[in-house]
Amino acid sequence: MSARIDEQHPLQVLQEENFRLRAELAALRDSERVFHALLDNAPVLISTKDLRGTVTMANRHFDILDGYDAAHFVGSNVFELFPHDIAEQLWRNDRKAALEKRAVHEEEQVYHTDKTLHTYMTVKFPLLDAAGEVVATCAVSTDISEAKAARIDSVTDELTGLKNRRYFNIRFAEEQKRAHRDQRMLTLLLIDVDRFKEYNDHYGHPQGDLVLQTVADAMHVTLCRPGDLSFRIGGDEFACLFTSNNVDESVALAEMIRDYMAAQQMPHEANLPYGHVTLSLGLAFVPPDSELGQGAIYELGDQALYRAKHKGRNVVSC
Ligand SMILES: Nc1nc2c(ncn2[C@@H]2O[C@H](COP(=O)(O)OP(=O)(O)OP(=O)(O)O)[C@@H](O)[C@H]2O)c(=O)[nH]1
Repeated sequence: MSARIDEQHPLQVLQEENFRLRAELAALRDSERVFHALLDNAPVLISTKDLRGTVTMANRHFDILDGYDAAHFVGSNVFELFPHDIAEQLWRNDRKAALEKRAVHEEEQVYHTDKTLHTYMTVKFPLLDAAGEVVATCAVSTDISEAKAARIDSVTDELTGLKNRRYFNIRFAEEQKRAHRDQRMLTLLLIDVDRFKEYNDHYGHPQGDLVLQTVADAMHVTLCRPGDLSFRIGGDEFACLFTSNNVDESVALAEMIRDYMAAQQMPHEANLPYGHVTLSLGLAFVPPDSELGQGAIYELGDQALYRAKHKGRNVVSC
């Protein structure tokens, strides 16, 4: 084999090397064309930045962004291109990817040409040189605004803006786990409007809707700590999940909701002896190490609510 190569004329060797390099160049150009076609047609934002935040490459999809200017985008710094709060958020994620030398997945928000704010799921990852040093970052961003809105719609009650029963079922187990982890007592509070059927019959459905919205207000006003969750789980049935330090604290919160509603003095002739709209509330307490499942805990809350109704309504029961 080596004998044959030794016999080759130097010119022939050069010619073969030339052919090989030309073929490699043609292959590189082909792959470059594919690369640019991908960049130009991908319905996602793809860009690279140097370690000072200057954009070094951006694909055509960027023309969807408000204020985008193809002539000046590449070569400008992220803080020159975007409003300060947006630039800060974008640059923070680039820095994280570069410093931690790993892909970072974050939601980011930017304005489109129609001035609407869009949410993107962005993956940012470091670009390394031959020695393994980070020299730039690359960002690939997909618009998730519609999917996010649809997801929120699917778990939101249209009338009150509270989360619905579907979300209640999703969150219940998560909240129980969280309470266990934090060694806090979880409270399930069930709320029901008193004699609501009669209210609707007497005052009409639209007025009934107003009552339901007022219940949501009462829950918002009272349970406003981060982590407090409020749901409309049926027609006139509502639920709250929250952690507290003890039973008295939970009862006090439930009483505040009851009192807020009563204080609105919404006339309800059939709801005697009160004469205005009232609520019945049932509490179930879940100690951090409770073995009870969602069904059993809900049952406890429901029984407490039943007792509240039987004690004369406008009552909080445990
Ligand atoms: N206005 C309005 N009414 C609704 C809605 N969803 C359910 N309802 C009504 O809510 C009422 C629920 O009544 P019930 O569950 O029978 O109980 P109640 O009359 O509140 O009686 P107690 O709970 O025993 O005090 C029914 O008349 C439903 O038609 C809604 O979105 N809007």
